[in-house]
Amino acid sequence: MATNVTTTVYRNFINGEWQESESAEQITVINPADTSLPVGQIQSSTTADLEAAVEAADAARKEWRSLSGAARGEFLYRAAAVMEERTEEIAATATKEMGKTLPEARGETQRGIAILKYYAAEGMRKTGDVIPSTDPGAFMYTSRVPLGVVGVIAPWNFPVAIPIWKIAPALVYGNTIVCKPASETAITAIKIIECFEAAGFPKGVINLVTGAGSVIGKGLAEHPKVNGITFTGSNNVGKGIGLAALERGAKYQLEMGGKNPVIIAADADIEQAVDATISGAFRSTGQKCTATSRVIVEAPIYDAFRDRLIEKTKEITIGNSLEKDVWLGPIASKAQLENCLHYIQKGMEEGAKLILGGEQLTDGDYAKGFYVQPTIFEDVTNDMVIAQEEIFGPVIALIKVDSEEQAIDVANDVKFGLSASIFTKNIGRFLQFVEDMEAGLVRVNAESAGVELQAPFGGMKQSSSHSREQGEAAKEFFTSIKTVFVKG
Ligand SMILES: NC(=O)c1ccc[n+]([C@@H]2O[C@H](COP(=O)([O-])OP(=O)(O)OC[C@H]3O[C@@H](n4cnc5c(N)ncnc54)[C@H](O)[C@@H]3O)[C@@H](O)[C@H]2O)c1
Ligand SMILES: O=CCCC(=O)C(=O)O
Repeated sequence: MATNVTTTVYRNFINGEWQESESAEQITVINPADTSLPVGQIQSSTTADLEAAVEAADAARKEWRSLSGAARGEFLYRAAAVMEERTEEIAATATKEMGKTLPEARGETQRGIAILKYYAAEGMRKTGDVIPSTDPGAFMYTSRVPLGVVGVIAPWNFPVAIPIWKIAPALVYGNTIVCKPASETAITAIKIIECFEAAGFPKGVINLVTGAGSVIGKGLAEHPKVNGITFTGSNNVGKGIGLAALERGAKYQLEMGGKNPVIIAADADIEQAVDATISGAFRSTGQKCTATSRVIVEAPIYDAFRDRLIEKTKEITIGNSLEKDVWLGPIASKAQLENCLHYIQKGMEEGAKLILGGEQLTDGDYAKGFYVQPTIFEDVTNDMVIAQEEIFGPVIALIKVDSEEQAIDVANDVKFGLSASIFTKNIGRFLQFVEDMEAGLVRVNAESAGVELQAPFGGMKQSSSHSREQGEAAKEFFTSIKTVFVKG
């Protein structure tokens, strides 16, 4: 670990003020590209800090919900304007904290700004319908009301887009929030909250508390004054949050893991399919929930596709994500690196054939961080662990199939259902794929990753608690519908 390196100490944001934890303890946020250069220190908060944040959010509820949606939206427009001025700083912070390349981080920051503007405009949309009563003397309509205090628990892999795609709709629909970011990317979250602070949100409407998920995240899930929990992260953690919320009748939203397939049909455009597979599997070092991890290839095209995939994967440049020509950055943490290496070892043990990569990089500057080669296995059967479990790293499992029917059966034969794609020129084939594929996001002649902010996003099966985020769909989680009947 670094010694004699002075780093900034960042604080919690509670009731409109930046505050140190009552624990007086901090967590060091490391840079996975170079662990000798820590990014900063964040608060190792306690349940007392969380209690103060929830009380502040609860106290701010009445005033915030009394504003019109349009008025609340104006605060989001102002936050977007501040974020625009700080794009480069926020993007560089995200890259330093979790290792995605600077262009990816910049694009994600711009996406976060666009999400803020989208939900600012949502404040002007209708919030109900007039429904004719069977009683001619009565007036019946629906209205939407905020949940109250919403707990936001976010992962580290999209440190800008995911917190914002939760916080923005929560706020515009009239909720107050307590955000618990992943510790790995908490400084990026803090800089985003600074933009909200600069926008002039009333004190208590937005609160941020950093610290251990098992303390702060768990505390949010269990807190009696937290009316809704929106969580994105792993299945193991998500299930615990869902059970805790269910136990006390709180509303919860869980978006979790994936094991996303791409089907390469015999008539696919090989160059297009190879480029999209590399992007879908290895961009962000394979750390997207929508990342491609299973590549299901029909026999007639298999050898040509595999050989081209290997050839183009070898061209990938690996290094420090802040450097201009780097395509693949480090894995986000030591734990994630060890997890990835474990699955590579498992793949070899269970009989898959390693045809590219598979090694941690430790020479020269690589020794300063958590670097692994992009890795490709073939001779994978779908019952193997590397075909069933989420690895969340740059690892592809190639699966050869003999028919269209076998391809979709293999694609669906996992507990997850987040995203999936197919490469074919046959209209009937892709329409059948869209119909049969058990995934919340299905894409044709495009990589499995690629979420657009204006469309609903979420998983099927064990990838989700089956609500949807983003677009107009977010309204369903962050509000409750009231049906109103009025008699003269
Ligand atoms: N479906 C999606 O939209 C989506 C998007 C991004 C990431 N993910 C998934 O997230 C995972 C990677 O993210 P991660 O490593 O941050 O996940 P994680 O589950 O380890 O952590 C997610 C968040 O939960 C907190 N947490 C940890 N333990 C907790 C507990 N006991 N109670 C409450 N909160 C707790 C963490 O501090 C973090 O803020 C992958 O499985 C990925 O597929 C899913
Ligand atoms: O990590 C999950 C989010 C995926 C995403 O935003 C994308 O694929 O663009």
